[in-house]
Amino acid sequence: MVYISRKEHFNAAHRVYNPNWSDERNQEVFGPCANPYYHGHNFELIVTVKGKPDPETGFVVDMKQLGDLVKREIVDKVDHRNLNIEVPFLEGKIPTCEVMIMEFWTILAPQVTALTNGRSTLHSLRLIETPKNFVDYFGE
Ligand SMILES: Nc1nc2c(c(=O)[nH]1)N=C([C@H](O)[C@H](O)COP(=O)(O)OP(=O)(O)OP(=O)(O)O)CN2
Repeated sequence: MVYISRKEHFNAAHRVYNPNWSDERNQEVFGPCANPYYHGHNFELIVTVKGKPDPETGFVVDMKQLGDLVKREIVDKVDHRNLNIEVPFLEGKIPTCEVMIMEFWTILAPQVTALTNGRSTLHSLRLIETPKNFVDYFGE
């Protein structure tokens, strides 16, 4: 089994807060991330696909096609957006890295399988929010 990865990039704004809580409680739990005027990040998304290379192409998945898929399905929908307001698949959710990466998985996993005609599958996602903070998700 070979694991190959593609990295894509997007900028987005968000506010991490629970609308059911008071401002004081949000400030206590989320600190500056709950700033009512939002804040932004330069996110990086690393998509890892696993499979056996196709004997006719030597590809687990065409990285260019994988990049195009991630751009079309994720980046185009979140880049330069307000994640609390403008992204339908995050509506009503707190846009933490954990919540975002799980939504990304739901969108990407079936499409990666389709892209490779079932030869390869999505193995993991890594979402990097700041130079210090990142999350991994393996779909379970
Ligand atoms: N479990 C989570 N914790 C936090 C998340 C998150 O998505 N999941 N998000 C944030 C903030 O949105 C953002 O990441 C800022 O984090 P913070 O650690 O404060 O910023 P830095 O990485 O720049 O670290 P400094 O300590 O400020 O240098 C917070 N928590």
